[in-house]
Amino acid sequence: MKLYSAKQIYKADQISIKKEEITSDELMERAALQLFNWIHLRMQGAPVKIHLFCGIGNNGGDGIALARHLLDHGYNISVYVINYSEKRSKDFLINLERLKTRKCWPSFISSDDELPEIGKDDIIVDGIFGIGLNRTPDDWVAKIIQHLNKSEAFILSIDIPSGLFTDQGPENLEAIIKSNFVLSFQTPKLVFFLPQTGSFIEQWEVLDIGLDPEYLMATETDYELIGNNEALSVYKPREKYAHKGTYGHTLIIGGSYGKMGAVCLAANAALHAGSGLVTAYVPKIGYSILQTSLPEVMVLTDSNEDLLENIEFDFEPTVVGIGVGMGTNNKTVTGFTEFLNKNKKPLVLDADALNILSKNKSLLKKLPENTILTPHPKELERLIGTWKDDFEKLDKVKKFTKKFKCIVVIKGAHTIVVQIDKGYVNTTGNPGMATAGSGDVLTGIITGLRAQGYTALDAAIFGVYLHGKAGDIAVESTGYQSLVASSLIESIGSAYLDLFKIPEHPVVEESKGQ
Ligand SMILES: NC(=O)C1=CN([C@@H]2O[C@H](COP(=O)(O)OP(=O)(O)OC[C@H]3O[C@@H](n4cnc5c(N)ncnc54)[C@H](O)[C@@H]3O)[C@@H](O)[C@H]2O)[C@@H](O)CC1
Ligand SMILES: Nc1ncnc2c1ncn2[C@@H]1O[C@H](COP(=O)(O)OP(=O)(O)O)[C@@H](O)[C@H]1O
Ligand SMILES: [K+]
Repeated sequence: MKLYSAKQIYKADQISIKKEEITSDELMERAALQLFNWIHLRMQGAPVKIHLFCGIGNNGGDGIALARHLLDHGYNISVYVINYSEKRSKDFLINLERLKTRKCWPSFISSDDELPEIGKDDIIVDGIFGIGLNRTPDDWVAKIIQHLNKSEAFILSIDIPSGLFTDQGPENLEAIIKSNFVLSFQTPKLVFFLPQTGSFIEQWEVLDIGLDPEYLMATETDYELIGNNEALSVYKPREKYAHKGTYGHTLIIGGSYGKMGAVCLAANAALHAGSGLVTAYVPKIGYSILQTSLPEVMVLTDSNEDLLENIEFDFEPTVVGIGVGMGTNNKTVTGFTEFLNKNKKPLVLDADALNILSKNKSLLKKLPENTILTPHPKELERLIGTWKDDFEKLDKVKKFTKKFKCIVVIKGAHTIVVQIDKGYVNTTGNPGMATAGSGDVLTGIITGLRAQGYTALDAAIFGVYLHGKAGDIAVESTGYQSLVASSLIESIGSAYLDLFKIPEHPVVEESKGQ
């Protein structure tokens, strides 16, 4: 699913109005009706107090139009206009007039006015700012936003939580609505999935207001949301006459004294992802550990007992996943450098391989094209330096992938796979996965997919999706706290099967509640 920018949404808006020969007010009415139907279906006329806070632009217009429908159906509403500008939009004014003809007079709130009392069992509709926000709200508006956030009432935001920019990082975190639910028109917004801003949204759902499908289809976006449909579209089915050689030979290189578990996890995950053969290359100390715990995995050992020093092997793997549990001892740095000098195979780099690269940036030039790097936030910072906000981080990563012709998997709650100008935002996974070794499992899955002939980009995107889905399935039986990396591996099979599940309800684009 594409994630459109504000500019693209405005364009879709104009094209739809022109093509369908409708007015912008009719489009707003469509949006308001969708909002109303969503609420009415759930509330069934319940007399709960609904406070509608509206701005003076089209987001406010949506709120005012929604207020009319709620009023017509007997809901218990209060309407407030946050009067932050004299430049009221045309459709806001049209809808304000319509509301007034029903003898409903909103309270206009300006800078020094007292704020209304809100009960914690009330509902707030947030229509203060939409995608038109172009500067941080004034302090007095930020105070209103804080007042709403503190009320403990359920906050339903129209399109986007007010105060959140659509395509740039936040400036004042105190001036953003914390939404319990966002009804977002046509497309969720990228900021719903970024670590700095995602926490302002508990749940979201898309309302289809029928913007021109032709324009939406033809428009390329900088970011895409990866759900079941996208994952299924890259999935490679197995062939009847296939043999284990068809599905590649994964080599996992890593481990050091006390950190052999990381290699076990990655190698086992590569097997469960479907790699035909898996070999682990470890220090001598790891030999019995691996042979005992993973009978399906072949083991090669380094000349060094406790760490990797001379990475040498005499077979041709399809792909190499390197770095897990490897450590950054000087001898390992030398061994790793020599390995990179010789290596021609596709690579997946994680953990200490990334840490070594960060300290020896000249090695980056030695990576084969389309190497996949899987940093967690700290590893990423070591690689690209600090960032002021998530947008700067994404820009820096894009530049990095362009410069070194690689793919970066920015791990997090919503992992984003970045290649040159494009980012793929994952939708699976849960906080139970914030546990030791879950990154090692991801490395194994991605490497195992690459072995089976997935392109580097598909392996990264699909691997991240499967990993998160395995976590979502595992957590159903373990709970968040008890989810451990091994249970992710056990659920990879179910994650594959889940790709083909027919949804019980017609598919609506929405976040999953937790
Ligand atoms: N195509 C669509 O998706 C549709 C969008 N609609 C609604 O229209 C919204 C966008 O409306 P607008 O473009 O009118 O913008 P907003 O309603 O988001 O903001 C209103 C205006 O306030 C001004 N402004 C921005 N930041 C400010 C600040 N910090 N302090 C004071 N003033 C500020 C801007 O001039 C802006 O146009 C969407 O979010 C959505 O709710 C709907 O009406 C239906 C159609
Ligand atoms: N809150 C979360 N929601 C979803 N996925 C998460 C969350 N926290 C961590 N993960 C996932 O778990 C993995 C953790 O990787 P990493 O930090 O490298 O762990 P480790 O080094 O212990 O193996 C990543 O794939 C990340 O996306
Ligand atoms: K809003």
